[in-house]
Amino acid sequence: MSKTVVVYHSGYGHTERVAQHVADGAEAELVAIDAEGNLPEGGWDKLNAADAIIFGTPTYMGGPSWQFKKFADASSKNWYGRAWQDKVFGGFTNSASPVGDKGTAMIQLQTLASQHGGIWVSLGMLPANTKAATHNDSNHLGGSVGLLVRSPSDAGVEEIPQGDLDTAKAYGQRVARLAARLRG
Ligand SMILES: Cc1cc2nc3c(=O)[nH]c(=O)nc-3n(C[C@H](O)[C@H](O)[C@H](O)COP(=O)(O)O)c2cc1C
Repeated sequence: MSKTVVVYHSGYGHTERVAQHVADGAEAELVAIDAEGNLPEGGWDKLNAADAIIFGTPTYMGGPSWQFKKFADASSKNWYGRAWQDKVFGGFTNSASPVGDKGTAMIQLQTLASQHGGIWVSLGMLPANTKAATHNDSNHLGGSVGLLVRSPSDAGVEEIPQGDLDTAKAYGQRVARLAARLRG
């Protein structure tokens, strides 16, 4: 059994709900980055002990939130010691617009994992992009690098499209499954 940690920031709860679904699929522990960009007590130890780390952030102004970026910069201490070398990594981002520059935020998560010498897990799912596709279909946003989620700007936390939540759970399962395979 591999150990997976989902480390995420959420300003208003939407990304947190996504994180819960990813963690559900991965049977992972959640570590929340707080409003000041800090981890809770023991958070860094949990990340260091994990086989797989999944990053999560809302897309704010076309990139990760500043709180997530503070966490990313703070991880340079781990980078110096190669503490996360060869771990498995995944990532997700959530924003209001169907596109909304989620892709640039996602690439920053993938780059962060690569800086740490990690093994990145793609979404691994076909897009639902026919005329008949709806928000209830998995991967209706057509992600490939990682998990993309849309929370319309007037949607409450409970109104995140079911297709996105199903995709989140499936992606969590995929990251954990591949981490377990690599662990041997
Ligand atoms: C400061 C700020 C910047 C935002 N920038 C974007 C953006 O670039 N693209 C987009 O689609 N949505 C953007 N949004 C909308 C959020 O991504 C969206 O509301 C998301 O669900 C918030 O997640 P959270 O509740 O976890 O904070 C922005 C919201 C805020 C508060």
